[in-house]
Amino acid sequence: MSIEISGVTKRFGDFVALEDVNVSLPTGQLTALLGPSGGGKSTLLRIIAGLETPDTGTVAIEGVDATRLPPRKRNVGFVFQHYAVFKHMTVAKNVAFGLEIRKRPKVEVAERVDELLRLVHLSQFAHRLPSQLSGGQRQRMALARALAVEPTVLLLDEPFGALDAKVRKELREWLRHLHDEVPVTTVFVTHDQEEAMEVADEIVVINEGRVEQVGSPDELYDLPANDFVMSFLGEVTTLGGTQVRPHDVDVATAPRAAGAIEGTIARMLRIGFEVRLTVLTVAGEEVSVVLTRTHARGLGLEEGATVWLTPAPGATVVPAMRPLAV
Ligand SMILES: Nc1ncnc2c1ncn2[C@@H]1O[C@H](COP(=O)(O)OP(=O)(O)OP(=O)(O)O)[C@@H](O)[C@H]1O
Repeated sequence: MSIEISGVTKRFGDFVALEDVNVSLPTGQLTALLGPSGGGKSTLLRIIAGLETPDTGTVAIEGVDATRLPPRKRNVGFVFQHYAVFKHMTVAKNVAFGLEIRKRPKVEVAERVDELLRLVHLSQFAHRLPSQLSGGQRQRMALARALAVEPTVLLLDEPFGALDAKVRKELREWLRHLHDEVPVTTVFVTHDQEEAMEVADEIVVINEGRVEQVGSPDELYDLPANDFVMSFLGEVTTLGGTQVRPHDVDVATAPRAAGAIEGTIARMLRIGFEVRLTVLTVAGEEVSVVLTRTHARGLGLEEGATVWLTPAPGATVVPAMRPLAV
């Protein structure tokens, strides 16, 4: 295990930002810390970096107790949302900075900078100033700079947070490829579940200072530990007092299945290849259902029609507002 966080608690005055956090982050893996704003993700990342000290608990990096080590002795690379660049230095100089202050030989620095700029697809911009780059290019430069000194651990705090949706999506794919090429143990803070699902090998869901669940994107989506994780990782609806994903609700036009819940289609929206229904049940629940256009057409669905709903076989069903025993 590369990073072992054991029993970490952090308070700011009376406020408990992290409470008894225990997580193991394996070497070479890309882990996302995912959760709502204020949940404690950045605090945990800053504790790993050594920028904050936990009140209790320990942090070990590659078997070494790093709890009291200053940041510069931890060999971590760090990239923030708004990355501080040296504005008067070229892209190449920015990337070279960490190596130059470590007094590495000039030839070695030049070779390493070339290699890194190639890796982040910025070779042709080596002699530009950071102000002449786009936001996405600047964050790629920031990553090259963080990687230059060959960190044991790379820590990224919402590195693409300030960029527009399209650039964010491109950078996500790019980060995944970069990680496959240079498999440095990477911890990535995000509040965007799609970003975490797309990029991470493993996701740590953090809410109100506690770890709700740790698992692969598939595990969290298919086997959420509780209703919080389920609703944070995808759309949910309530059916008969339980939570289920809208595409996991089976619709029938006759009461065939035992326990099927009767309702009326109050609204029917066609969006691309999907049809989205709002069904008002006889018990007064509003259930969202998503099905394909072909399926909806096959059933002959229309607004005002009576339907019977059941969770699809194999659907993830979680009791609303109660943790699921796993
Ligand atoms: N230095 C500090 N002093 C006081 N409170 C702090 C400090 N740093 C963080 N907090 C509080 O701790 C809580 C967790 O903050 P943190 O930045 O870790 O959350 P986060 O999950 O990263 O949220 P976001 O996605 O908004 O960055 C917040 O309520 C925040 O206000």
